[in-house]
Amino acid sequence: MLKIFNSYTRLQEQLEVDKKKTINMYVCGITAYDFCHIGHGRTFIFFDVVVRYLRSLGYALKYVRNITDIDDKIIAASLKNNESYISLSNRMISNMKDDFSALNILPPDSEPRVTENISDIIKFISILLNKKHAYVACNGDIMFSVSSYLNYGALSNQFSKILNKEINISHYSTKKNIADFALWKTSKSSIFVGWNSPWGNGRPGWHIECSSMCRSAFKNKIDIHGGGVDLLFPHHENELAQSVCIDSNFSIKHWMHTGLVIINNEKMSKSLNNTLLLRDLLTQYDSEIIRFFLLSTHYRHPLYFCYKNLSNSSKLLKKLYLSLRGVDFDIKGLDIVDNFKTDFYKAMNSDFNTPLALSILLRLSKEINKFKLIDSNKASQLASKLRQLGSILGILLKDPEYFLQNNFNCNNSIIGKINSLIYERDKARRVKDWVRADRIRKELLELGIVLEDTSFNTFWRSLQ
Ligand SMILES: Nc1ncnc2c1ncn2[C@@H]1O[C@H](COP(=O)(O)OP(=O)(O)OP(=O)(O)O)[C@@H](O)[C@H]1O
Ligand SMILES: [Zn+2]
Repeated sequence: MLKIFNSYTRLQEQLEVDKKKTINMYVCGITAYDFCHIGHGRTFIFFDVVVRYLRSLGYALKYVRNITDIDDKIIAASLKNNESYISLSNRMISNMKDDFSALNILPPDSEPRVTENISDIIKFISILLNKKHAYVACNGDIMFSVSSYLNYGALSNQFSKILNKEINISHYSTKKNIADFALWKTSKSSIFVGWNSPWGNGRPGWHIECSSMCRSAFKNKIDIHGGGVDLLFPHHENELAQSVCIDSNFSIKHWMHTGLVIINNEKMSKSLNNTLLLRDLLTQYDSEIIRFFLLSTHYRHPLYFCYKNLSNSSKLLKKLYLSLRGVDFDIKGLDIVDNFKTDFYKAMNSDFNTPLALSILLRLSKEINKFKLIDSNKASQLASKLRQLGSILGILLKDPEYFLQNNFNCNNSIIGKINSLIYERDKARRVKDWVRADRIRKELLELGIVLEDTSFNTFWRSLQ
């Protein structure tokens, strides 16, 4: 039985599902004003694994991941670029899609954008005003009143911290309580023209967007709501407050939050300008190496970015691919009895313990190597299993030969040289010229290339 840590109750709880096994999952997506970084990679690769795993268990999962395509930061960046906010956000959304597809992140079933949901958002704000959960501030903005919702602070566990804070004088013009937040921001200058609303021209606040898009997608049945832990407060706290105040039957079964990617002791983030971009990393490392690295820390822990761990992931993934090399994936057999699959599922059922799941794959690869020497059929069957389990994590999807050769950093002319030396060595071996064959092997070794002879072919791989 799958157990998931619920950030609301702070307990590991069994995933509750209906008879039809449907699961609705909403994850907060990017604010599109810059390129995606490794922090995004971590959060969205993790939720991609949640999607793959739940589907592998037979659940009918619907995945919605929104996009914030209008926001203060988008406006500021577009003004700086001398570009319209629409053009900037479209460009960044398209870049995100390229990066995510290069990382083999499955596209969500739906990807709503704020600008396509303005009328729903206006309806929601009107309901909150009618129910007296919101008020018009002196500057014309519509504010949510946190003191109108008794359970405010329960998700992020900050009741007293927030509500007892003295209100700062600078906030008197807009807020009754320090924690009150904007639902609708009226246009204060002519630079940006927003949307018409009963409260004048303006645009929505960040938190109301997700209440609205989540509800449009799933009404009242949200099984999993996710995002990075930086969103727990205030974004998710505020989103929950709004949604419950709009409809008292609203609830979210499981809140899931990923730990942050940290660099130089700070959250990696666009606004802190300390990002390592996914697209840059993808020029240096295979997408599966990046996935392996990001999944080798449990999703709730912080992940300290470090090249040493990335290259260690590269070595471990190569080990997995080496065990897949030279086996026959067409050999079908009964699902052989072994503990690997059971152990893998046990690890994943324990709040998605991907580091443990990866270690089980490494154990399985050792077993394959052992059987390659004594029972090639069994080795092939185990290799198919390794591939199948790997695919749940979105790895081991490539042809082993392609992976191992492409992760040797060299250009086409060197690969041409390697192949022609192997050809020459084969010729020498056929005429039993062992001295020449050995000399060529040594020459290749000096180039950092290791040869592996099997009964039907010679394979090569990099020494690193
Ligand atoms: N360093 C990080 N580690 C893990 N997840 C992250 C990290 N940064 C952002 N995320 C997650 O990615 C999603 C989109 O985040 P967003 O576009 O706001 O990025 P950001 O870099 O935090 O931007 P900003 O600095 O403008 O807040 C959210 O679910 C967020 O929690
Ligand atoms: Zn959100």
